[in-house]
Amino acid sequence: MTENPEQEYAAGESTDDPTTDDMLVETDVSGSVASSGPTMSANTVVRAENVNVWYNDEQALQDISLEIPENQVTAMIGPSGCGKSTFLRCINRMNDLIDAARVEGDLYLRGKNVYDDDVDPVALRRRVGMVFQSPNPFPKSIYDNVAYGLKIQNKKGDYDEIVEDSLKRAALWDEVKDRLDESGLELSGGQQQRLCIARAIAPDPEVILMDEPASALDPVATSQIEDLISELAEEYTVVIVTHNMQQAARISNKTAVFLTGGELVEFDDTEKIFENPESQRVEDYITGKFG
Ligand SMILES: Nc1ncnc2c1ncn2[C@@H]1O[C@H](COP(=O)(O)OP(=O)(O)OP(=O)(O)O)[C@@H](O)[C@H]1O
Repeated sequence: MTENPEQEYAAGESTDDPTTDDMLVETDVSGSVASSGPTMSANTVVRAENVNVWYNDEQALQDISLEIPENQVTAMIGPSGCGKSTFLRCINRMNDLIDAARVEGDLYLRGKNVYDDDVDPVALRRRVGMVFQSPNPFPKSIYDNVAYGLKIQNKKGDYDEIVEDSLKRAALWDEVKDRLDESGLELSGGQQQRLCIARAIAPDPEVILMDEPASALDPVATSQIEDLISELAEEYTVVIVTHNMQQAARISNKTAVFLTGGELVEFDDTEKIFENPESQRVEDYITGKFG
């Protein structure tokens, strides 16, 4: 594992050779080779097919198959250690940064298998942004936190405009517009997390992965993040891991229930999962009988 994969990832940096980024961004993962993948529903952005993951000899995910729809919030719930974060990290190949991890199976982003040899994980992560559990702004100004990913990608464009737009989309602009030069570390926890969301959306990804993005926040900041997630889904496909079942019920359209052993037990509309699940094990889990 790298020294700090979260920071490394968030910056869009990687030990991988970045020189091939454009190839993937502009061709493969953008979907122009969609015909090479399986047939997917028109609104499917991510499709997992028989995904298995091991950490050394321990299997963390078993044969996961599911389709994540566009412009919706898809929640991953389940007890601790059931593989939710591992699945999230399959989507942007962040498990590549964990030496012990081995992924088998197919995972398509708009019809392109992200595990194909010609896919550059660095470029993939620009299409699939990520927000982590603990807010992790860089020790830089608010402006530079948002612009950092653009700078290291040598992305063209009006940075002032992109920074402002990203902060607006992250519902933070009004609170920081007069202090863009101040350190991101001086913000409150909830503001820091919204700054991280602004940083994730500045490169204009298609998918945003969120790994328990509100679990370190107080109830007011949590509620702001939840409102924001629902708004983001109008433009982005959001996949969120949460321990908080009420949160999944409040903000997601689809819910995947993982249970111990890395098994995906049920995946359906959120309402169905919470009101009338097919599986007794899912019902037991959501009614608090275990987990
Ligand atoms: N870097 C790692 N090295 C070895 N094993 C790992 C690693 N990361 C996760 N695991 C193991 O894989 C399994 C799934 O972990 P994962 O973090 O994906 O579960 P989770 O459902 O997200 O858990 P939590 O809700 O507690 O965050 C667990 O048994 C965990 O111990």
